[in-house]
This record gives sequence, C-alpha cells and structure tokens, in this order.
Amino acid sequence: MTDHLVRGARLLGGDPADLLLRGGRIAAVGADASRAAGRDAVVVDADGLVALPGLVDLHTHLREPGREDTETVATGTRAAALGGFTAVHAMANTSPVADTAGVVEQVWNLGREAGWVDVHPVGAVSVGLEGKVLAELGAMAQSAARVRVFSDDGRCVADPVLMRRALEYVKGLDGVIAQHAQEPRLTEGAQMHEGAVSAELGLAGWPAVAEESIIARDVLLAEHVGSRLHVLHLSTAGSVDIVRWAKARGIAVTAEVTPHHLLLTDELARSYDPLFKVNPPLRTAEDVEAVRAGLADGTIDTVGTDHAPHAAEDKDCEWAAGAFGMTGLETALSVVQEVMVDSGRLTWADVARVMSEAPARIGRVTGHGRPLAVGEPANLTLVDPAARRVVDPAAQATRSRNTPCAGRELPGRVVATFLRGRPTVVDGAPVAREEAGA
Ligand SMILES: NC(=O)N[C@@H](CC(=O)O)C(=O)O
Ligand SMILES: [Zn+2]
Ligand SMILES: [Zn+2]
Repeated sequence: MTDHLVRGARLLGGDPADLLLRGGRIAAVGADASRAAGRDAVVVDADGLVALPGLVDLHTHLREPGREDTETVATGTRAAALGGFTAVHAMANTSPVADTAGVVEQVWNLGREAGWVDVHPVGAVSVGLEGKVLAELGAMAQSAARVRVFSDDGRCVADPVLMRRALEYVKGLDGVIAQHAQEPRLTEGAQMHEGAVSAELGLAGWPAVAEESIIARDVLLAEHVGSRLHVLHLSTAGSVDIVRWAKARGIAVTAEVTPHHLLLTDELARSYDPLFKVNPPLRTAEDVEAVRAGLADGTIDTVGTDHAPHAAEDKDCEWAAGAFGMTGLETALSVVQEVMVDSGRLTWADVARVMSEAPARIGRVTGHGRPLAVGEPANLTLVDPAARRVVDPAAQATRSRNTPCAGRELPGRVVATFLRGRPTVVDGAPVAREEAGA
C-alpha cells in the first residue's frame, strides 16, 4: 500500500503538523514525517484542514438485509466515509432482524466486502424485536462479528423484566444495552412532540415523559444490576437532567444526541412535511438548548447520527402516513460544527471525543477513536472548516433523499478520509478500494 504524507494538518484543530501514514498506521508525526517519507509517498496538502480521528457512529440504519431499495451496506458505508466516518454500528431493525449470529455475520461480511468503513453490527435484544424473548446475545457476541452493542432500536425494550435480564446478560459479554426510550402506551398514535404546536395542529403528541420515564427506570435498573446502559437519541431537557443525576450517582450510563435534535425544533411540523417526522420527535427550543448544554458539559457522551433512510413514497405523502426517520451520515459533522464549534461551545478536540473516542469506547471498537499519534492505526479524516455548502439531497451518496438539511447552507466539508492508511475519500469524492490500489 502507498504511503501518504499529510502536510500541515491542524491536529484536532491545534497547530499544523505533518503525518506519515505507512502500512496502515501513523508512522511519524511532525518534522520526522517528511524526513521518513519515501520519494514515492503521495503528498496530501492539508493546509488549513483539521485532522480528526475517523468518526465512529454508534447509530446507523443500513437497511440491509431487507430494504436495499432505501440503502445497502455498500451505499450507506460509502456515505459514511464521505461524512468522515471510519466505523459505524449497523442497527438491528432489518428484515430479517439481526437477532442471530447468522444475520450479524452476514452484515459484518457485507461491510468487509464494501471496504468503506468498519461495520459493527448491533444485535437485537429480543427475538424479532418483539420484546418478549431474549435473542441469542452470547452467540452474537462470540460470532465473527463480535457484537458488543445490543438494541431493539425502533422499538423500546418496554418490559422491565426483559430489560433487567438483558442488562444482566450483557455484563458477562462486556456489552451494553442501547435503549430506544419510548414508553409504548404513552406514545400510542403519536405523530410529533406533545406541546403547544401539536395542540395547535391537532396532531397526537409524544410527551417528554414517555422518554424520561423509561430513562429513569433504566438507569435505576442498570444501577441495580451493575451493568452498562446507553441511551439512544436523547431529546428532552428532562432526559438530560436524569442522565446528569445518574452519572453523579456513579451509574454506568452513557447518552447520545442526534444532529437533528441539536439543530431543529417541533416548529417544523407546521410544514406538514414528513421530512421532519422522526422518533423521538423534534422537540422545543428549550429542549434543543438543553441537549446542546448537555453535550457541552459532558452529560451527553456522543453524537450518533440515527441515519434512517426511507423510500420516497414513505416521505412524499401526508404527515400522518409518513415514516419516522431522517438521514444524517453526510451532514452530521457539519451540523455539529455549526451548532457546537462555530458557536464556541465545543473545540475540535471535543468533537473528536464525542464523535470518535466516546462512541468507540462505548461500542468496544478497537483501532478507532484513538489519538493521532505514532503507532496508532491510520483512521482519520481531514475537514475544511472554512468551506460552506448548500445540502443537495440528489447529490448525496445515500440511496435515500430524506435529509432534513435539504437546501440548508452548512459549514465544513470532509476533504479526505483514511481507513487504516488507505484513502476512502479524496478531494471530497469516494475512492473505491480497487482504485486505491489496495
Ligand atoms: N429514528 C427513527 O425515526 N426511525 C428509525 C428507528 C429509530 O431510530 O427509532 C428507523 O429505523 O427508521
Ligand atoms: Zn430509535
Ligand atoms: Zn435508530
């Protein structure tokens, strides 16, 4: 594999330095890099670019097997690489559900064949996501896919006894239960956030308490069992308070916020455009401020995209008939830059923490989320923070068009991404493994 000499990148937004990528690793940093580079090394001019460890997503829906019309492992992971990611967790709500060693190995293999990022399948907690019988968590953990994150995402593990057993079971696997916190009875028929806007529009609402009551229950269960809990797509001010309380108490809970919950509010439902329909729903401006503050103060550990591609016919329809979910892999970093970095609430080093280090640690992913230091695997992305672009859904790599950022101008552009020293993105364009000569 060709050596790459990355010239003058601002490491984690700090001072410029050179990086030599050789044999899949960072072989030298700083003045040593040019000296050690051979004459045939490919030089990457990174003047003005910020170098981050490759991003890691704990929450991606790749839709394969079952809905390859909306996304495949190949199309979704190519979109991920373009978004600066080097590893993603593929959610289990596929068809068939990823609730056996066979299915998770299939997804893992598809990821390896595609070669854009490392794909870590999430295993279902319950058979068929039905919330009744525990899936074969041990077999999935011991499979070639080495599953560590288990989730019925899309559905809540509502039965407290099943949740308790799942937490007990994953303890011995060094795993974590990632919960979609949605009390089912409190959200029957819910179409959007329950509040002033839903009352005005006459749409059935999902109250904040439907999320908060499950998170409160689950942190107490995690404490009781002494196991790890990860809260997916946390979206309300009350949820931030509960997680803050649980962490102060020493409970092993981690939490995620999505880019869309950091950016958008329930006011968008006034458009009646199902593009803005998502679970959990877009909340109020006060909630948006609370999740930004929670991410800034470390209560919220990670930004997860919840990239949820949907077919045009499930989004180009009336609000009530629309599917829940938004895409996000290709805009996540830009949204975080706009909301958190350009506003001064997070540094680029913090971004590396919440979009790479923390998700890698929570998901027990090795070789990702590491410092940009000699000897580490060369998983990194180069971002131009000064660039601006208008999001065009038709120009994205994802197979679906349901980005809530359509037509929006966002800062930042991923210029290059490297997976173990091999470029997957160069000059903002994807480079297939064959073209990279690897
Ligand atoms: N977020 C969503 O609204 N939808 C997700 C499921 C989920 O993350 O709950 C999907 O799979 O479409
Ligand atoms: Zn969910
Ligand atoms: Zn999801």
